Amino acid sequence: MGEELELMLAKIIETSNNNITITDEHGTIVYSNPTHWTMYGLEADAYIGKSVYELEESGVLSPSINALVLKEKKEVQILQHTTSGKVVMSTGFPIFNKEGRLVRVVSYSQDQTEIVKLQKQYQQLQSKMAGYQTEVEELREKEASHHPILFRSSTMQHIFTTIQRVAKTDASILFLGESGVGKSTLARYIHDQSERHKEPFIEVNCSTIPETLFESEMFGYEPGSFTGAHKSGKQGLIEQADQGTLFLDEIGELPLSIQVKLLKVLQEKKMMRVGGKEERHVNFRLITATNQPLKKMVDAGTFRFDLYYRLNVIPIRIPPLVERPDDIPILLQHYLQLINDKYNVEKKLHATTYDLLVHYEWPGNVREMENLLERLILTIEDPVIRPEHLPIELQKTRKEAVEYPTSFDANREEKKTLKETVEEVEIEMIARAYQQCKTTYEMAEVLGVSQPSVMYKMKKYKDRLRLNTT
Ligand SMILES: Nc1ncnc2c1ncn2[C@@H]1O[C@H](COP(=O)(O)OP(=O)(O)OP(=O)(O)O)[C@@H](O)[C@H]1O
Repeated sequence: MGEELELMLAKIIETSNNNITITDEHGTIVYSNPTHWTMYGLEADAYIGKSVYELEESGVLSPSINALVLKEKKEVQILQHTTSGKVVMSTGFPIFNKEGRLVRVVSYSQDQTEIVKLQKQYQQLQSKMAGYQTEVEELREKEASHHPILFRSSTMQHIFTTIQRVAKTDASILFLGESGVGKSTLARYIHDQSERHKEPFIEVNCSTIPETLFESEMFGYEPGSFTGAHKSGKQGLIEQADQGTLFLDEIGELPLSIQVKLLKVLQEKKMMRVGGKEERHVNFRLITATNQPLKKMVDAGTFRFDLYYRLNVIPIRIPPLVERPDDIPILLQHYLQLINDKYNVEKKLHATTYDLLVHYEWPGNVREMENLLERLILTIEDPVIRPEHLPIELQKTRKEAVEYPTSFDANREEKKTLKETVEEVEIEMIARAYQQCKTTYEMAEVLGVSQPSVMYKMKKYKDRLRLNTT
């Protein structure tokens, strides 16, 4: 039986996927399967009869798991980094005889290099996933807001990141920027993302309130406080915004007399209605916006400097569209679709019209774009909006648009043949038409060519057309 057992053990050790080493109480190897010693960077050899202490001393094993078990007299597990760059997990345990004397140490080692590598890759994937997760959440938040906030430019991405960071705080925000750039939309977005989103969002356009009515509108009034006042009195806009957000648009139009009162409310978080005797506590987050140079108004004495510094905690300038042309295509597509849906029509932009719109400076920014598209969709009978349908100021950009399409680099052009240039223009126009059309027939209409011609060109350029088919 003893011999049989030994043969069995020898077979098990030999065929095992692990490197198994058995030593006696002196550290001399009595059994081993040297095939696996390659993981230590050693040629397969007979190690039986060698001392683990000697192997340790010569640097073959550093440290030797069996030597460690002999020292500790208990199970030991270690991770070894071998000279050949492998990572080996070794486990060793002692075997005691009936008298409790340690007689053998058995150890088995497994090459973990691949597992460690996979683990690292897994961790990298996980951190990538976390990044994507954040991106998805950002997109969801963007969509969940009242109006989607669309952009492609890095400038707006930067602003959007800042807005998301400050939305959850109570800090006052001052939006600066031309009319129609999206200040009100972003103010509303901040409210929707804040802890106050279930409370009111009160938007006040300071330029539309006559100076004489400002105080009663903002602070409300008690019954019978002035002629023409409502009998039961009235809650002012500040009180309405209690617990929520007060958004004062066109803050530069706030009369000086109201500026003083607003500053007091901001400092004391208390206010009094017109004709009232008791102060009321108010708690609101303030967001303001202006297209006026507020700092210059402070210097000129038409805006209080102390109020300016209160409002200017986080100033955010929204650049006009002319400074972020990368945002124009996505906004055009969005509003074209939105207005088409609103009027249940399917108007398309002729490729040149699209070019002209992309090159236009949009002095009235996104609002102007929205209004123009709505007007065009409602007033043009043709299914395709052609360049001649555009207002004259837009047609002025026509020459440049045709001569210098967006993707062209004037310097590069010189080195190109006419054929190459024509092909580039064709590719660009086909790609744009593809984006806004559902069928090749519609594309033909937009491009002003026949449908077979569209099919032919799409086939011809199929490798160079980067069509977004998702
Ligand atoms: N990034 C954007 N994505 C989608 N729509 C936008 C974007 N920016 C602005 N808009 C739209 O443009 C229109 C004008 O925006 P908004 O009223 O927010 O501009 P504003 O800067 O507050 O203008 P004003 O100073 O005249 O009040 C709105 O219909 C708004 O939804």
